[in-house]
Amino acid sequence: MSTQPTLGIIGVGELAAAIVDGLALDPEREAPTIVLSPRGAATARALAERHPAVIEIADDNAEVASRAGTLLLAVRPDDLAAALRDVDVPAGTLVISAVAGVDHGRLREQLGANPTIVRAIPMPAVRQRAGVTPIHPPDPAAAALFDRLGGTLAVTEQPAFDALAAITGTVSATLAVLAAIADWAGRQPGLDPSAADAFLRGIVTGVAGELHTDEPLAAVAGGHETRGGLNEQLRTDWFDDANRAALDAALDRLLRRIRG
Ligand SMILES: NC(=O)C1=CN([C@@H]2O[C@H](COP(=O)(O)OP(=O)(O)OC[C@H]3O[C@@H](n4cnc5c(N)ncnc54)[C@H](OP(=O)(O)O)[C@@H]3O)[C@@H](O)[C@H]2O)C=CC1
Ligand SMILES: O=C(O)[C@@H]1CCC=N1
Repeated sequence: MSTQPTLGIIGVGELAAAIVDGLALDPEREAPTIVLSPRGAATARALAERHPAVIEIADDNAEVASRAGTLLLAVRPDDLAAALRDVDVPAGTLVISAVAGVDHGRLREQLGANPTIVRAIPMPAVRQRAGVTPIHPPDPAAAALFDRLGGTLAVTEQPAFDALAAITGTVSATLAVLAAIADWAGRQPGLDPSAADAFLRGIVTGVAGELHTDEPLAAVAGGHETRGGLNEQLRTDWFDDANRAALDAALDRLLRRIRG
């Protein structure tokens, strides 16, 4: 059995599963004991079957909190109050909240004066221990957990943390642009849609490898443009000032939602 603090998880869904897999499949470090809420029953059962040496499923959320040295909250925002009803978090517990858009004030109302509270934005790449996780405020124990899962970005100021949260809301729109390009190509005469789709995926996968550089993203983009060529034409024709302003405005609205 591990000597590390027990990790308790309330909210055993997509994100929690990625974190548990990332910790339990780490070939270099022993995983902590992980106590799961019984809710999200199918996911909890699947995790317990995959990682029987480290997972235990509690009878209720109160048991999770009472046994956890570190308590991860990963429910959807609207479920937080119900999830913490009848839950007493002991002094000395580190609570890490991945609940989007719920700030420290609201968390403190739910959790009382006892625990240390750190907000975090883990993304699914933690499953491969390849996701850098923003945390706020900086905390060494929370950083130690996320360092195992790909790294930590410790953020002192809440506005900066909120802006990072807004970035996490851009993933499906970014992928939807690719889907729209593939969809357009699939409607061109004589072109097999699946061949067009595979061709596009290959291009994007190749470009993704180039992101491991200190070069500004605008320079990486520029590196793919021949002066007067096709890429420059589409960027200036479609991603013009109006489109860019619409994106900025949508990001501003996302930030306002995050800030409540
Ligand atoms: N998925 C992601 O990539 C990211 C998610 N987040 C945030 O993490 C949180 C979880 O997201 P995600 O994993 O996608 O959501 P899911 O819907 O996959 O998981 C939420 C889980 O919470 C459980 N739950 C609901 N009510 C309770 C309760 N009263 N007690 C205990 N558990 C309960 C649900 O169980 P049941 O099925 O039984 O209702 C479900 O298993 C959200 O706040 C989200 O914004 C943040 C960053 C990234
Ligand atoms: O889309 C969402 O709301 C969640 C939060 C960040 C990533 N997924």
